[in-house]
Amino acid sequence: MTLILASTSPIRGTLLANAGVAYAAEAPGVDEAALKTGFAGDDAALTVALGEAKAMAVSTRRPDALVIGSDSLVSIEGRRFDKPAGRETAAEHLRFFSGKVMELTSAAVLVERGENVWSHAARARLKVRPLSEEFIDSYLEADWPEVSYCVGVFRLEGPGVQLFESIDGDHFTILGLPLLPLLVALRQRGVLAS
Ligand SMILES: Nc1nc2c(ncn2[C@@H]2O[C@H](COP(=O)(O)OP(=O)(O)OP(=O)(O)O)[C@@H](O)[C@H]2O)c(=O)[nH]1
Repeated sequence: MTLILASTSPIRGTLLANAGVAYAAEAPGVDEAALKTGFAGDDAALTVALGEAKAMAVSTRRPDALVIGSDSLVSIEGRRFDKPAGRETAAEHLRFFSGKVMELTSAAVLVERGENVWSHAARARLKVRPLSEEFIDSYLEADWPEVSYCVGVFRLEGPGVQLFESIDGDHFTILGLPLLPLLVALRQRGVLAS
């Protein structure tokens, strides 16, 4: 069975490829805004719903395939953050994040022939250190626009690691895909060797 990743996220594809998982990527083409107003206070349910919507959109076009959908979001003190619209918005996000605990939730969903057959959401907590204006400027000078596609305005595998005092949670979940539970599901479905 063909495995499709319904995502435009570069890092999600890299994680699958590095894990040795054969897949094809396809943009989901889903209007996420309508869904993002729901699931107040339940980031796991929202990320699963968004991942499912992305996978469903591709599964409709590709009923022959097993489709992975995924989504990540950041919350701080109940306020949700999307990817920054521009560099100034990114700076505003970083000023707000400074000194606070960021909760990053990522979900993965498997859809087959238009049916959600598996889903998993995981949360990580990242303690952001106090960020000086000088740091915010130099950080964005170095890593913008690379972080423009990243919720939380960071690439943990890049300079983004400098934002944090401590991290509690799964590395892959933070990058955007709960990879280990997904690999279990793919083995259980015979897509990967056990
Ligand atoms: N490289 C990198 N990307 C991150 C990190 N943290 C979050 N992200 C990315 O932030 C993005 C969150 O936005 P989403 O809406 O879930 O996904 P997207 O990038 O819009 O892609 P779609 O799946 O097509 O919607 C994802 O691409 C995540 O991989 C990180 O530490 N490193």
